[in-house]
Amino acid sequence: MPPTLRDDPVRAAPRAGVLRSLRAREEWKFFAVLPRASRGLCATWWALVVVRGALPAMATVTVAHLVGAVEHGASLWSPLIAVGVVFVTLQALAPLHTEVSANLGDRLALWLHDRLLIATTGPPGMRHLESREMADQLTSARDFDLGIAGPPMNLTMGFVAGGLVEAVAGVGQAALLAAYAWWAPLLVGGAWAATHWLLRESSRWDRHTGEALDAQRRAEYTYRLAVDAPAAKEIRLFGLSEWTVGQFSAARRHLVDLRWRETRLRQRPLRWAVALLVVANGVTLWALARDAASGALDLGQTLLFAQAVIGSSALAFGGLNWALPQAAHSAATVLALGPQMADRGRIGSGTVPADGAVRAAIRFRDVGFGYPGDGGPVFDGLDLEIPAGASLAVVGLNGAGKTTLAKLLCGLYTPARGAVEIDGADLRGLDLESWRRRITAVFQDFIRYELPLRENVAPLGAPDEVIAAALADAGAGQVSDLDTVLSRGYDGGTDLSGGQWQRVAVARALAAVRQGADVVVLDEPTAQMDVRGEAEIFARILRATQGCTTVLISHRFSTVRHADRICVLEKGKVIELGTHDELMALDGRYREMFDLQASRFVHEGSDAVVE
Ligand SMILES: Nc1ncnc2c1ncn2[C@@H]1O[C@H](COP(=O)(O)OP(=O)(O)OP(=O)(O)O)[C@@H](O)[C@H]1O
Repeated sequence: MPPTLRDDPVRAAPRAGVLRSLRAREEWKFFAVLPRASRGLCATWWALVVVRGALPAMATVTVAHLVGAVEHGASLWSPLIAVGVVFVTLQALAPLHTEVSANLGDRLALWLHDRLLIATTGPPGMRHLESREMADQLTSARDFDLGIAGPPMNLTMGFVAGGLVEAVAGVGQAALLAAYAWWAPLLVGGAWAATHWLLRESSRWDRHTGEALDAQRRAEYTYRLAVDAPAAKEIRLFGLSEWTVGQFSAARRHLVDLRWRETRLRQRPLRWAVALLVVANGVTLWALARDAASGALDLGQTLLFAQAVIGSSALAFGGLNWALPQAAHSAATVLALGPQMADRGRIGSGTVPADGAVRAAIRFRDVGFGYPGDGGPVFDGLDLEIPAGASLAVVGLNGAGKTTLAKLLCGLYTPARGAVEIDGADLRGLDLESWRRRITAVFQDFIRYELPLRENVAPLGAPDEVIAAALADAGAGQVSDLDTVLSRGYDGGTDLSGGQWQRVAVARALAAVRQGADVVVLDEPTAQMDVRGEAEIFARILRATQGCTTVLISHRFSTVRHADRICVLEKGKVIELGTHDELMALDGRYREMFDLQASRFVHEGSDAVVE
């Protein structure tokens, strides 16, 4: 068998390199994902690109035939029918292509949204959502959706389609010129194609610089402040309406300015482009005129080639230069985000099932941990044991690391040093999913799901008896019926007070307990409740979580004192640990904080609260 190019490493290498760099291009990736959005629509879209691109050249040929038939006195029937068919098809396919493009753009946006949400919610950890770099990537990836820095995907697809049709049409028309002279398509087509390169700066706006992304995020943020109900109170109370509008306008204007500065046509390349086009078209049209005058070309041929010269202008610099890179960049960023976020949000997880835990104790053993950035360590050698089935209250000043401790226990971060151990086994070795079925929490910043009460209590579903019992345990049996959506934005929806919402969040944790969770983390579970409500709900929580290993984080010492043990966190370490009575007897930091709060309540006449 004779050797092929593939066998020749010297000649094959550059080709492989070209292919690799072609594949690395965002445009390539964009076209590669289109069929995944919709195979049928994608095939139709490409077919229309080719057919619509070929039609202008066919129109040129059919018109020239018609003129030739008139000139030579031949029958006009078939040339006329051909002209009619081509022109009608040309007109009819344009709106069809627009529809297909919009539809395909919508499907692609849906597909990209799915990938985006999988990328953000998929990783078991949460570091990927907290880093500045990832926030930039996310803003960049959401470009196709926001319409802040460019049109949405369903419009962009139309521009891309139009640009490709023009490119194919331009090539088709230039190709016709080959029948006149070999150099003509190269000269005319080349001159028009060169405008893409000469004027390339005008189409390139790197919208993904820190400056543009900041402006984009600020615009989106202030927009949300203006339109979302939760911010409405403060916006009005603090007289921030004008500030909000001003911030939004300034960010949008900044984006427009950035784009204008980057993409305005620059004089020198424009002059070069015009000069090149004048020379190329002038030379070709002059040659055509000369040959027509000498009789070397008849009228039909002259018309054919003159039209082809004009039609080649479809190759000119236009929408494709900005629309395709824009769409391609968004798609490529979304595609890249999956692995990047998976990497950042990775949590060391093993395969040992956590079923049956916790039997002996949870232990933080010499734990060192700090958040990304230059904030320094939150824990530096934290040692703490929580016996199974007991309750531990964690107290400390703001920023002492109480919530961080809860997050480590939930497996949302892994310690940089030491380990969180469950019955002596490193949490990293346990199967995280099964561990998270055993643990439940009420976070300080719990989520108010815009869902019916039923799903607010059991987002993944539970029998109604379980939900009703959990609501009753949390003292939230009366807040609304299970089918009512907890948002006024929906038909028949309602909203709850802060305290009622907190009871619903507690009910969510208690429903999980009823379904098998036996480690309960309560981070300020009563912060939004009145004093009476707090005492009452805490008694209920204790009852409902009997036998569970409970970590209670609270600044309210009236609540804290009922825990089996209390630990005081300071500067990332446990400085005191014991029962309420032991810590009071110790006369240390706990007693100081307790007395301070008690004196405040006594002073305010609410001494019953701290008994
Ligand atoms: N996501 C984060 N990224 C960076 N730093 C963080 C993050 N969350 C908390 N920190 C920092 O870690 C430290 C401990 O915070 P943590 O929320 O655990 O404190 P806390 O004791 O729960 O405070 P509070 O009583 O105010 O709720 C603080 O210095 C805080 O600024």
